[in-house]
Amino acid sequence: MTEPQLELRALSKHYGGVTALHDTDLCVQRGEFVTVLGPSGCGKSTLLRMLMGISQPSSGEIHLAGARIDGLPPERRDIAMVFQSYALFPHMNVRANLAFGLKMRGVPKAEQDRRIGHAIRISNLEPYVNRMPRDLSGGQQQRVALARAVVMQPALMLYDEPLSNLDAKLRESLREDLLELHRQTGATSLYVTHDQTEAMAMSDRVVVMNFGQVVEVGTPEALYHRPRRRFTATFLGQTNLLDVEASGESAQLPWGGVVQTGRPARGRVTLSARPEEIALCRDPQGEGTVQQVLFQGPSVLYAVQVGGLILHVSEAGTGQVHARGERVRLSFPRPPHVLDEDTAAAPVAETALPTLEVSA
Ligand SMILES: Nc1ncnc2c1ncn2[C@@H]1O[C@H](COP(=O)(O)OP(=O)(O)OP(=O)(O)O)[C@@H](O)[C@H]1O
Repeated sequence: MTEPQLELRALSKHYGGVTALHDTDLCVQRGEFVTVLGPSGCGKSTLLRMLMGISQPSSGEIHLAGARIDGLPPERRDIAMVFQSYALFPHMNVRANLAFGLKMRGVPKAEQDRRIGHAIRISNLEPYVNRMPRDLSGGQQQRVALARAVVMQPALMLYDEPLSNLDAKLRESLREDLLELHRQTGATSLYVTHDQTEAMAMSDRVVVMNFGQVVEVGTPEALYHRPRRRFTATFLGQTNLLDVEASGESAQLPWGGVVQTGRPARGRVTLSARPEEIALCRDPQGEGTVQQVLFQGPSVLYAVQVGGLILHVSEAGTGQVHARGERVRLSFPRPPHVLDEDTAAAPVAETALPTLEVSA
């Protein structure tokens, strides 16, 4: 394993009695795109501020490109940041915005021109080089902000929710632009967001955080299909959690019946079944009743009451098949995933979990 480009060692930040970040270890490899994902207040901004150097850690170390940097002032850290609010210099045109940091660093003029020319090309900003920020749309301003960070060729790119001020359509297209930019520059990137779709779509790895602690780290696919923690299962995408009694490779369902589990387990465990991993079949004798039908375009989401529970079941590409009030039988074509046993009782911010409103 090569030396990581960024390494956090037991990094903590306390504000009086509040622990904003607790004993955090993290390695980001050179060229990797890592997203820090968590709900409001989980410590994302605290982490970014310490990386930038505008806030000091209470304890722990930050290493970048082989050197310890937590004692250095912001201007001596080889880090560029892209902000949610773009933060362009309003009195400078696009080219001057891109040139500013390079001039401050004393980069020779010919090298400045080369880097700016390249950034403008790969960011598709040619038509706007002489425009002032106020004469650009939000999406264009954010592209300038990205290009301004890219020209610095920093050891680390930080992104603080850079797409959250844009409307949904633009967010998607800029997400692709940003990834293309990353592909072309290979910059080591730490991207902070509370948007799980963004985290899953963009990242090599996702760091899931809650209450100032790293809950779990993994590839989007691993975290989605094989989360270890209850919090990850619910924060990254939607899921149905079932507290069951397991024995070997099967478990007793709360409403009766038995289900195969993804791996052997014993005693009280929590199963996670994604809405698309449950199937419905019309059956007057079925254990479930369709309570709500939510058309979602490519799929239909059904809220099904079974016993005292509401489960969410998604069927893709079929249009609406089941009607409100219909009796259905539930099955699990793919064995539900068993969360780590120690996590059934783990402290998680239940209030912070995304819930789907269902009216009975
Ligand atoms: N200067 C401060 N003094 C006291 N507490 C603070 C201070 N700054 C942050 N906190 C607390 O630290 C915790 C983490 O805050 P932080 O701003 O890092 O969260 P966040 O994940 O960035 O949230 P958001 O997404 O809403 O910006 C919160 O409980 C917050 O109230």
